[in-house]
Formats: sequence, structure tokens, C-alpha cells
Amino acid sequence: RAPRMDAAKAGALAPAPSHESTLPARAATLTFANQHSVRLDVLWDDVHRAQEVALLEALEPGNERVVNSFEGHRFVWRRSDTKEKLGGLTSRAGEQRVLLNEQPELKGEASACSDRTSTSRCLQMRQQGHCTAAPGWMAVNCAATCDMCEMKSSAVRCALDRFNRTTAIPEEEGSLDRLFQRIVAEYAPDGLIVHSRPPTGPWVVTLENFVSDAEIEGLLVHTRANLARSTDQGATDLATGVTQKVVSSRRTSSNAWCLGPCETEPRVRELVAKIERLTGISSQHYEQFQVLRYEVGEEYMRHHDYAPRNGVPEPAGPRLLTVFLYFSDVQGGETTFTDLSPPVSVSPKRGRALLWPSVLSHDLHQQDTRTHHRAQPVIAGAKYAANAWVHVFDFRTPNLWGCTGAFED
Ligand SMILES: O=C(O)CCC(=O)C(=O)O
Ligand SMILES: [Fe+2]
Repeated sequence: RAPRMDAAKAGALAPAPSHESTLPARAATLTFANQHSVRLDVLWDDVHRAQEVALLEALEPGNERVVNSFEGHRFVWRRSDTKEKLGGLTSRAGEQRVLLNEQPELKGEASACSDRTSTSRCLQMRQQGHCTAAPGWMAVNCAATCDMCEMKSSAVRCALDRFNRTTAIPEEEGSLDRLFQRIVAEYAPDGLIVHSRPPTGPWVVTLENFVSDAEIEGLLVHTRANLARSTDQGATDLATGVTQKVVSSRRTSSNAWCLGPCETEPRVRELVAKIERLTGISSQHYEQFQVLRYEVGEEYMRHHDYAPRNGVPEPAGPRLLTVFLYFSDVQGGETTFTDLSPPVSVSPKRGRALLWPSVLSHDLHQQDTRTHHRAQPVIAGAKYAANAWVHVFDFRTPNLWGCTGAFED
């Protein structure tokens, strides 16, 4: 199956480190009470200098001390004698009593819910609003700093009932057919070709001159430099849902996702709006464009775009449709639906769009196995193209939460 959205990069992420907080810091008053049987040091993890500063030294067992600080500061405590770290927390606004004790909850919290990324970086990101703007990445990497310990687990974070489950098209027999019939009627004057259709096969249609030169340029100008050898999803860490990337042997092309400035580029927005008009489905259901480049000899073996892993339901649901866009004229490089008889092949042609479903008309959750396809090796030229994948449910929100199956490191 095709690898999907790199959720880790989907949100407003990994900002250049900045020492300026964009939010006014609110005061926090912390009372540290040593309930251990040994002396403790309390340290402040200083964001600006990326170092730990001793705050309370040799706090005696049974004693407590008040520290005036600010919201979002990270404190850790350790044994004064051995310097062994025993716990840590991020301050909240207002007054807070911090019991430095040996209760398992605290130990658990300190270890299971520490930041995966450096706390200094997490604090900067928190101050820039990323705990809310990119909650999935932050819950996994900055759980302690964002106070999102329970969301670190993908089972909790990605529970289906947390997300909007409105389907892109009505969940009733025939709604997929109606969608294609409308497209056929509307675009027939513009050179639409029906390559396959029910009842003998799945819908496979092409549209000529669907993408304009300006739209192609807008998309490529922001992605060309990021094109990298395509990867597949490797092992997933069940605790966090973080998926590894492995170089794909089935897919020798390069690809890049249209994120950040690419997404907000006016010509790209125009193209998204055009696909919304074509499908009648809101872009809330779309993955960001995946731009592809195939050099001579490069190809993509037979696969299916459907997506859900091992039949596990995902908040975004399966891919309902693929809108595949060709940006160059090349020799070879056809998209071939291998399982249709006879197989259907579509040649790359600049501006052409190819559209097909990954699910069945009578059940939007079931894979239509007839739409397996492959990309033939390019014979001459460079093939540029893009996938716009449309999901059955909202894709954007679960993607921000790192719940779209490709939450990568
Ligand atoms: O390049 C093509 O023609 C098809 C690519 C494809 O199937 C995919 O990226 O999932
Ligand atoms: Fe595909």
C-alpha cells in the first residue's frame, strides 16, 4: 500500500528555535515539599541557556520551600548526594504544591510521561502555541511540557469517538455511482474519458487540461527541492503510534508532501478548490498533495491506495478516491490498472487528471480490490505527478493528532 501523510510534518511544526515567547508568561508559585528520606536538589531547566540551574539545594527531608516562577517552566529534582534524578514537572499558572515523594504515581508520571524531545525545545514550542496547533506531535514528543500525558498513547489520542465521523458522501448504495455520473455529465464537454465503469468494472475516468500551468508551477516550486526517495511505512511503536520509514523497494520514485508554505500558496489553493468542485467533497477530507517524480527506469509496483492497516479502523477512514494529476509528458510511465480485463492504462499527459475509487459503492469501508494499479517504468523524460487522496472521513483533524497511520519519526 502507498505510504501516507507524514503527520509529524503536517502541523505547524519544528519552528526555528526562538527565544521570544509569543504569549505573556503568567506567574506560577510552586511549593516544593521534600517527602523523600534523603536531601534533594530542585533544578530549573533554563530554556534560553539550555541548561539546568540549581534552584533549591539540599532541601532536607520534611522541609518545604516556595519558588516564584512562571507558567511553563520545567523543574526536575534529584538526590543531593548521588545526583540521581527522581522526577520532574512543568509549572502551571497560579499556585501549585509539588510533593517530592516516592509514590508510584509520581515515579510513573516522571518516567512514563517525560518529554521525548528535549524539554528546552518543548518549552519553546509550547510558548509558540504548538501544543494546540500540532497536538499529535506534541503529545508524543512533549507530553510532560504540554500536560498531555494521557494523549501520549495512540489508543487514547486516536479513539474513533474523538473525531467527526461524517462521511464524504452519503453512506448508502449508489452514492459513489452518483458522484461519478455527475462528473461524467459535467466534464464530458471538456474531454472526459470513461475507461471503466459499473456494472462491468470500477469507475476509472480521465479529464484533460484539468490542472493549469500556473497550478503545476505553484505546486512544484514549493516541493521540487524536497523530493526524496520514496519510503514505505516500517514498524509502528504501539505505545505512541510513531511509525518508522523504510526505503521502498516497490517504489523507486521520489516524493515530497505539499506542506506549510506550499499549502497556502494561492495557486495550490486554487487547485484544491478545483478538486473540491470536481468531487463535491470538502478538502477537510483530503491529504496534502503528494508530489512524485520518476526518472527514467523508475516505477511503482502493483499496489492499492485504500490504506487502513490490517483492517484496523482509523479516524480518517479509508481512502475513498484517488485524484491523480500528471504534470509532464513522458514516454512510458503509464498508470496501469493491472486487475481489470483487459487492463486499463493511462499515459501521463501534462494537465491530465485520473480519478478512481478505492472502496466499493455499496460499502465505503470495504476495499475495491479491482483498482489495484501500478506505475510503469519511465522510458524517456521525467514524470512529474501528484496524488490527492480523499478520505471517507475528515482527514485533517486526526492528522493533526497523529492519528493517520503514518506518524513518523
Ligand atoms: O505514478 C503513477 O502513475 C501512480 C502512482 C501511484 O499509484 C501512487 O502514488 O499511489
Ligand atoms: Fe497508487
